Amino acid sequence: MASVAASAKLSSQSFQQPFEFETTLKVIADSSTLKAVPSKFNFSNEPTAFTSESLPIIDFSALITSDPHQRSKALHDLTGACRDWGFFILVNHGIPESLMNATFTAIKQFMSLPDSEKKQYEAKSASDPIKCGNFNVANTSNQTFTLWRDYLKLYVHPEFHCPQQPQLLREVVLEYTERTRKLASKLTEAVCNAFELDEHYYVDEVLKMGSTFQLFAANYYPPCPQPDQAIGIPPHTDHGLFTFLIHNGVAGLQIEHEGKWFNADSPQNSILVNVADQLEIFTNGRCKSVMHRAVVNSERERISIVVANGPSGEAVIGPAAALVEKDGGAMYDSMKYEDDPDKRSKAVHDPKECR
Ligand SMILES: O=C(O)CCC(=O)C(=O)O
Ligand SMILES: [Fe+2]
Repeated sequence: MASVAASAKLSSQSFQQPFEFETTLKVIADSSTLKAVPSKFNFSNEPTAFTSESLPIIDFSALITSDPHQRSKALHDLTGACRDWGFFILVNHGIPESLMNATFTAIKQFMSLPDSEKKQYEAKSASDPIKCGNFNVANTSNQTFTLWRDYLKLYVHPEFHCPQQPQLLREVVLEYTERTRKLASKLTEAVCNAFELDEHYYVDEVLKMGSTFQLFAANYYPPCPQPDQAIGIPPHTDHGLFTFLIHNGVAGLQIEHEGKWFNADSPQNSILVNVADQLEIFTNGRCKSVMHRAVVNSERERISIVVANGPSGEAVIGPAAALVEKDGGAMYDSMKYEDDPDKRSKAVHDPKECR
């Protein structure tokens, strides 16, 4: 069993340079002669992990009900999940299963386009609003290796960007991201309520959720002939407030909990939600943005669809003033969300400094 401490750790998603787009992994992996992981993908890891009984389950309908008892229990469960696991399974969220399925269909169609078509979206810089390919990643010993993953990343709010092909893509991404944006906003309001923060002031004026920065990402992990010799995404935390993840029923997401790796399983039609860095910062450490990684398998292709919901790019994110007052100090620095993405990740103060 790999201990978390022994794995190569990359704090936050700052591992996206340099870019490359020689051949998509799909084309390499589809080759029937592929029996071993080509050396550029070599990343020695231990993909096995514990299986938890269940991640916390949060019923979205109970968070917005008018029944005060039910609502207060749901808020209590939500903050417990954000504190103890940093991950939870969201059910009764109101997003139709047919929309989720259509989104997977559109992503499969995109991933199956010829490389010549996809090459127009080859990433040239981190701020390109549409980009696809696969990454070279620096690990802790400064070696570079390529992830066992093809990706498509789109900036979808406040401006919406999407490839023209396949035709289905634009329609489903637009609807799915609009719906998840509303959910993320409601979850942020719920967190404010739970910590007795003035919801309107913090959600509208501090986080400026009306112009939330939202990113849509699709990860395609083809079967890998040697799953312990490659990795889909190495350990990292996410930027933003809440990340939403759905997958095609194939396991692969693992999360750090109490110093060990756990498989994160989630029932069909649910959404896996995790606390991201800016929510940890905003709540002065009450909610935890935890390390997670995507491992690969030799049997089945895996697709995950991820929506990262941030505050506005214009928002200056630091611990909420009311919480700093309660806690006697700020555990984190403040910074504008759109400033250098490499520095966005949580920089934790020594707790002693603020007590
Ligand atoms: O594919 C997965 O399960 C993990 C994806 C992820 O962590 C990410 O895109 O940030
Ligand atoms: Fe992630």
